[in-house]
Amino acid sequence: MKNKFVFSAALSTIAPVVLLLLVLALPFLSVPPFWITLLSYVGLYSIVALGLVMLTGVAGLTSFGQAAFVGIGAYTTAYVTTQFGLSPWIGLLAGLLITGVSALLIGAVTMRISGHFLPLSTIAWGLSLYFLFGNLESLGKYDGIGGIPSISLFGFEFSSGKSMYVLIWVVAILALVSVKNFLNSRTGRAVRALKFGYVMPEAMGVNTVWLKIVIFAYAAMLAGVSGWLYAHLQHAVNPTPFGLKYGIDYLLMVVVGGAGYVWGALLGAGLITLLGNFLQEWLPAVLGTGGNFEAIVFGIALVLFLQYANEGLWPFIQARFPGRPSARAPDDAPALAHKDKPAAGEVILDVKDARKQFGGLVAVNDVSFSVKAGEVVGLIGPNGAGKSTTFNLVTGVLPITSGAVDYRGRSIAGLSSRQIASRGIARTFQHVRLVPGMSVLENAAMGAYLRSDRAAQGGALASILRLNRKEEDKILLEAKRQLERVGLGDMLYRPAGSLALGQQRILEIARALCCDPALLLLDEPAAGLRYKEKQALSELLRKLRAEGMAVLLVEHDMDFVMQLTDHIVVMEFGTKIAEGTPAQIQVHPAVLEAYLGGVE
Ligand SMILES: Nc1ncnc2c1ncn2[C@@H]1O[C@H](COP(=O)(O)OP(=O)(O)OP(=O)(O)O)[C@@H](O)[C@H]1O
Repeated sequence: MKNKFVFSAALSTIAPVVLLLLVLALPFLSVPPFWITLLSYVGLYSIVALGLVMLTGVAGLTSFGQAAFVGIGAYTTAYVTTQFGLSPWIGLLAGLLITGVSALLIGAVTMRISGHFLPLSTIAWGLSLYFLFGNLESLGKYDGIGGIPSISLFGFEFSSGKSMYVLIWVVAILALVSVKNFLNSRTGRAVRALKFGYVMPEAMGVNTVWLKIVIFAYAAMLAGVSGWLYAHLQHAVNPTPFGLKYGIDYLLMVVVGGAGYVWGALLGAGLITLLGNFLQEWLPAVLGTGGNFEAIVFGIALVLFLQYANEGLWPFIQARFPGRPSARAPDDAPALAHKDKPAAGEVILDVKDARKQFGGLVAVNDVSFSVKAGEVVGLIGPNGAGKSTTFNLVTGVLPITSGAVDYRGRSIAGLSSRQIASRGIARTFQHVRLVPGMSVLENAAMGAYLRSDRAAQGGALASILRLNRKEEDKILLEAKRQLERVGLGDMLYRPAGSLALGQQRILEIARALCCDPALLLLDEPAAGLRYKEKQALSELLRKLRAEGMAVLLVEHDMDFVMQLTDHIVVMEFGTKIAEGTPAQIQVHPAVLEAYLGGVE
C-alpha cells in the first residue's frame, strides 16, 4: 500500500516536470512551425480550461462566459501597450486587476443564483461583453486593435512563434500546478464539496457564497492570463475569439477531456483544437463551404459525451495509473489547537420554548429540553412530529420563529450554521453527505475546516503556492486520529463512496469529531444500518459519552434509542408530549398513545 502511494505521489509530481521537459525540447526538434502554432493554441486554451475544470467540473458551476474574461485580459494589454506605450507586464497586471475585480462583482451577483439561472447569466455576460468590445470606438470596434508589441523579459524578446510557444506552455504548466495545489488544500476540499450541496460545507464552517466568488475570480484570472498571452502572440485582437461560441468551445474541451480532472483540461484542449483544425480542412472539402458544419460536429460530440461518457476521457487514461494520488496523513505533526471542554454534567444545550412556524403550520410548538455534557439524549416521535425541524433550529439550518436556544450559556438562536459550527456544535446528516470521490481521510479533514490557523494558511493564495503544508499536515493528522478513534483507521485512502452505508455514517461522525465539538448532533445515525453496524455505532457513542461528549440524536430505531440514551424527549405534532429516562418513556401513556394509537 505504502509503495503504491509513494509511486502515485511521485507520478503526480513528476508528470508536470516531464510535460515541461517535452515542451522545452520540442522547438529544438525539427517540428514544423504549423505544429508549434497549433500547440501554442492548445496551451492558451488549456489555461482557460483549467479554470473551468475547477469551476464547472469540480464545483459544479457552469459558465459560458470564460471567453469574455479572455477578452478582458487581451483587450486590456492591447490597449495599455498600444495607447500608452506601457510594458506588456503592466498590461498583465492591469488585465488581472480588471478581470479579477469584474469577476468579483459579477460573481457577487451570479454566484447567489442557483440552477439554470447561473449558466444563463454567464451567457448574458459573455454576449454583452462581446458586443461591448465590438462597439467601443476606443477598442477599434469590430476591427479591434493591432500593432501589439512582443513581451520581453530581461532583454529577451518573445517575438518568435517558438519563444511564445515556450512561454505559453510554461504558464500553462504553472496554472496546472496551481490548480492542483489549490484543490488539494483545506479550501480546495471545500470547493470539491460544493457540487454536492451547500448544507454540509456550511455546517463545517465554509462560507460557500464567498468560496464560489473566489473560484469564479480565480478561473476568470486564468482566462485573463490566457488572453494576455494571446494578444502578444497574435499582435492583434478583435472581438471574435471572445464571443459566446468560444465560451461554448471551452466548455466542450472540459467535458471531452474530463470536467472533474485537471489533466482533463489539457487533454480536452488538445483534442478539440486538433479536431477543430482537422474539421476545418476536411469538412469543406467533403460537404462544401455552405454551412457551419464544424459547429454541428462539435454539438453532436457534446451530446454524445454527455450521454455516454459524461466524466470525459481522462478517467479512462487515469485507470491505467496505479492508484489515484491524494492527500496523505503525515506520521507526525503538531496537534491542532482545541477548545476547553465542559465538565461532565454541565448543561451544554438549553432549548427554551423553541417555536417554528411554516406559514400556518406549527412544526415545533414551544418545545423545551436540555442536554448535558457526558449525556446522550434521544429526540423521538412519529413521522412529521417535528424532530428534524427542531434539529435544524439547533444547527442554524432554519431560523427560529420564537424562543431561545443557548449553547454553554450563550444564545445561538439566529446564528448561521457556520457560526454555530465555530462555537463547537458538530452534526451528521440523515442522508449521508460525503464527497464520494474524495478519500475517507480528506472527507474527515473537512470537519477541521475551522480549526486551522487561517493566518498561517493564508487562504487560497497560500494553497496555490503550497505555503500551507504545515497546516495541512496538522489537519490531515487530526483527521487520521479521529478516523482511528472511530475504527476507520485502515480505510484512510479509500474513496468515501466505496464504503458501506454503516461505515459512511461512522465517517460522518469522524468528520464531526474533527470539528472539536462539545456537542454532537446526529440525525438518524442508525437508519439503514445492519445489526452489527448498529452495535458498533452504539459502542462508539458510549465511548464518546464516557469521554464527556454531549450527544443529541434524532432516531426512529427504538431498540437503539432505548439501549443507548440517558434521556429521551418525545414529540408529536410539533409538541413535546413526554420526557424522561428510557424506562419511564417505555411506559408513558402519552407515548404509547402516540406510537400505538392507545392502549387498553
Ligand atoms: N421547509 C418546510 N416547509 C413547510 N413545512 C415543513 C418544512 N419542513 C418540515 N415541514 C413540516 O413540518 C412538520 C414537521 O416535519 P419534520 O420533518 O420536522 O418531522 P420529523 O419528526 O423529523 O419527521 P420524520 O421522522 O418523518 O423525518 C411536518 O408536517 C412537515 O411537513
